[in-house]
Amino acid sequence: MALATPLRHLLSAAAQPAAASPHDPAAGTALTPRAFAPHRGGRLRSMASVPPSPSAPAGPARARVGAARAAAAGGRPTVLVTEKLGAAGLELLRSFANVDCAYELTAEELRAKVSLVDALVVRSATRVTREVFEAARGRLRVVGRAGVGIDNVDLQAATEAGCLVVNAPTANTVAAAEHAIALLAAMARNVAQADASLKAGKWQRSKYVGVSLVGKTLAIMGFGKVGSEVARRAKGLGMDIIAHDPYAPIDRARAIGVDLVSFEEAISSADFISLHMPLTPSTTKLFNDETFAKMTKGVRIINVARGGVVDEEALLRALDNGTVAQAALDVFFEEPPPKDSKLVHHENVTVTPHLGASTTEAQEGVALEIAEAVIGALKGELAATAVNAPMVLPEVLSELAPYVVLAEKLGRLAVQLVAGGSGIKGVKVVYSSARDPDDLDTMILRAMITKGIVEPISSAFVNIVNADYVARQRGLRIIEERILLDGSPEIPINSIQVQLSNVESKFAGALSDDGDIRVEGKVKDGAPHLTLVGPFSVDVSLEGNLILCRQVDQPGIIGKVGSILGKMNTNVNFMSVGRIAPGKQAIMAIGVDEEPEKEALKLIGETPLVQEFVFLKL
Ligand SMILES: NC(=O)C1=CN([C@@H]2O[C@H](COP(=O)(O)OP(=O)(O)OC[C@H]3O[C@@H](n4cnc5c(N)ncnc54)[C@H](O)[C@@H]3O)[C@@H](O)[C@H]2O)C=CC1
Ligand SMILES: O=C(O)C(=O)COP(=O)(O)O
Repeated sequence: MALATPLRHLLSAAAQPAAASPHDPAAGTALTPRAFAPHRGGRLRSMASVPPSPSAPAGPARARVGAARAAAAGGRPTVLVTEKLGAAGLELLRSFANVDCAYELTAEELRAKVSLVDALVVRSATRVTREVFEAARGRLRVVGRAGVGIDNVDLQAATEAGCLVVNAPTANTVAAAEHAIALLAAMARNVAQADASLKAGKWQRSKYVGVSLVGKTLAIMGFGKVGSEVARRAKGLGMDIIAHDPYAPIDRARAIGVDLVSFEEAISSADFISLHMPLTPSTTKLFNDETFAKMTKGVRIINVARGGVVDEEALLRALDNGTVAQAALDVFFEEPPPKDSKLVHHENVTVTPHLGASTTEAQEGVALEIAEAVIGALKGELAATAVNAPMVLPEVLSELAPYVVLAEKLGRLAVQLVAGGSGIKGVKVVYSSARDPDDLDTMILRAMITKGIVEPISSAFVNIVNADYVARQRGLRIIEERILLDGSPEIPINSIQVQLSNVESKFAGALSDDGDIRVEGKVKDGAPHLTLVGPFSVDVSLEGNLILCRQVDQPGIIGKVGSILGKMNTNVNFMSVGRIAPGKQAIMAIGVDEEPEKEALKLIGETPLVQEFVFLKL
């Protein structure tokens, strides 16, 4: 989806908590149910954008990252493609970026190249490890996996590096399902073995008597996209289908006429077992001595998922002792498997070299799907297929866009009010809104506040992919609260307040009665405004930079400060005074386009009756 420029720009700076791979619900911690949500109505998109924050502060690491990203943003980006990709996809990539196709790179060669590129496109053979992300030195913004399985990409390292990972989850589904059916039939009828025998000059009709499929029970382990397509096809062959998938919706199974059963029931009652789950920590070697022992004697197994879900030595033992009559394997723990692999050479095993996705049609589709996703991500658009960023509906995002800017600015302001040395741990964000809390997803706002707080005080690059991770690393605890207002729910948010607790402030005027640093803002006419500092109400547009002065409310003081700035050639774009009561404490919030000369700030500080002042960069 092409976004209007301003929104794209916001997205560039956006920060959002990372989600774990949707492929491992059991892995738990960071996973959001939204990551699994099927695309309903309007397409669910994940928030993902990567270009540089316009307000990134300086620092050695940041300078390096910023320079690399800025260099990339200035000209055409560079995309490294390390495995063969369909021609149309390559062409699309070339229309947008410089494309370097370099196949069969060693790990060392990949590390050397990756710091020179903005995006990397791989299939299953390239291992995108933590070392690869480290070697990228902040330039790599997106990894595109031209296929489904992302077990070859270190998602945690990608997230930590703020690098978006996108995949192409749909274009090879049918190809993989067809390959599973091809292996199922070939195995049952000994096609590969008989073919080899005939070509070796033999005519062994009685040796290669097969088994029929009709009426047999097929257990599908992993009832996702491929699993359900296999089920549909196997039904057409007259097989009874059961499936095991702890996370699959019952309705989807019912619609295809498949019973979802427990793992034990599936493996103990099937004649054929076809594996279609992802490789994750919880599925690694799920099929092992113990589970083979529970299977019906003479079961036949097909694996078009990942070699790692099977303990290959245990499978070999099960084949040798007859528990497993036959296996058909497209995938292996190590690819390619060792030349002398006993499994590959076993007479009851049919093998193919990871060909599940390898049809002309699937490869063209996958290449186009990934090229579109990578280009979109490089442009800072939303990515529908991000695997390490959460999903946000585009319409939700466009509605919240001005609040996204406000949230980051409030975070930046609040952190700059903290006196040096005091560590921020507790952040409270209070949203006032007339909208039902269930209709207001503040995840992106929370992430932007994190970005605003973290970036000015660190060399971390924070974006939507790594904001949550960065906050956790720093022990930053962000609590969100809602104040439900009466009024029109049309406006999503009335105000956002950011409170930093247990810190000292360099500007006492920003402290609330509870001793927290407190700033609040609103969106007015689409622009972010600061509306509260500590106990003082102000109204200043949040653009450029800001000077806050605290004084005793008195005639003439505004003119004095204004004339100092005027004399020093500093353009004042906005000014607002907030006071508790006439003649009492007041603060002046002055918006200035550029950073005033040191001398001007010194003179403001020396102005009689100015009790304190602070200069803040927005
Ligand atoms: N051999 C090849 O060339 C290809 C292999 N694949 C592999 O096939 C597998 C499935 O791909 P898709 O169907 O597209 O993915 P998918 O994400 O649509 O489906 C995977 C399903 O596995 C389920 N699952 C997760 N943990 C499970 C567990 N412990 N037990 C049972 N089910 C579990 C998930 O809930 C999900 O429904 C992946 O491993 C993928 O990498 C996919 C395409 C081509
Ligand atoms: O999409 C998948 O998960 C696959 O296994 C396909 O792998 P490939 O892109 O053919 O190396």
